[in-house]
Amino acid sequence: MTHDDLSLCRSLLFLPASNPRAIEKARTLGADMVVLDLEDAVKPVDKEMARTAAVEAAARGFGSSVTAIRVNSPGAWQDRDLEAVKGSAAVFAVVPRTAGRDDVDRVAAGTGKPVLAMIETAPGVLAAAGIAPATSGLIVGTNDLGASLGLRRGSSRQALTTALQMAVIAARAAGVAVFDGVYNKLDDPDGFATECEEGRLFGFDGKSLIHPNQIEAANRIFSADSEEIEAARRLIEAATGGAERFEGEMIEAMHVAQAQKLLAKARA
Ligand SMILES: CC(C)(COP(=O)(O)OP(=O)(O)OC[C@H]1O[C@@H](n2cnc3c(N)ncnc32)[C@H](O)[C@@H]1OP(=O)(O)O)[C@@H](O)C(=O)NCCC(=O)NCCSC(=O)C[C@H](O)C(=O)O
Ligand SMILES: [Mg+2]
Repeated sequence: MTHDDLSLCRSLLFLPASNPRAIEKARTLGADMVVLDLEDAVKPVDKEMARTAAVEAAARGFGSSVTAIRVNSPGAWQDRDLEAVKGSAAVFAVVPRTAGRDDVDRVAAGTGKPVLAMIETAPGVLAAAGIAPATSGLIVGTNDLGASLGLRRGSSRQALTTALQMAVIAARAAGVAVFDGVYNKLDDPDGFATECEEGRLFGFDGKSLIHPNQIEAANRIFSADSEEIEAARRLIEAATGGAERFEGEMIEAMHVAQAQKLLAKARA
């Protein structure tokens, strides 16, 4: 998966690069992307070991899942992360707590990899329009974002609506992919599915995940279903140009373009 087809990525499974069992398991799970985390999921005492493990894991690969490595924020850990990612087989570098374009440029220059930038602070949300063009995509970090906005842990997503929309708008304006944040409740499949549906309605291409039991639903919900595919086919066949009636609704050229895009994505 390259910069160009990143919008096909429906599931980004994060795992601590310090956890060998999770690394092994991720090889069998069918997430579209595996993000080996060197940042918040890794204890300070494990940072060096995690970096080495991430490089080794990327070298072995994750089958059909694309490999990304999330580096630490600027500082001594990040300096060593950049060097390691540069020599690794990871396809993407992920930048945490991106506050501005400089954060992306530093990681891109230090790793030589295309970058996914995490929007997870108030300054990051406000700078997203300037950050997105330097990236292959944006990932919203809803845990850090909630903390940055002063929300209580467990607050409803309603309080994040504007930030989520600003990330989607910034990514679309730059023509790059955009991914929703994680769902922390590990044993709540219904709540997780509802949040995936909401993310899709908001315009996200896919969702960040933290557990194997979230992959199937994310892959399903962020794919077009057979009903949508059939409706898109009918719309394209019926459209003759300009404003016209289609199955009780007005359609115009942009609806044809949307339907074509949906079919192209479904084919891919
Ligand atoms: C959250 C967890 C610590 C829960 O761990 P645990 O209770 O041990 O899980 P299970 O016992 O249910 O695990 C069952 C098996 O599945 C494997 N497993 C678990 N999680 C993963 C995973 N993410 N990838 C691959 N495999 C996984 C276990 O190893 C078990 O395997 P086995 O023993 O062989 O059967 C844990 O799920 C976890 O660490 N999740 C990822 C945490 C993480 O990466 N966090 C950083 C990103 S989240 C974030 O904060 C985004 C952003 O920055 C923000 O601010 O929002
Ligand atoms: Mg975070």
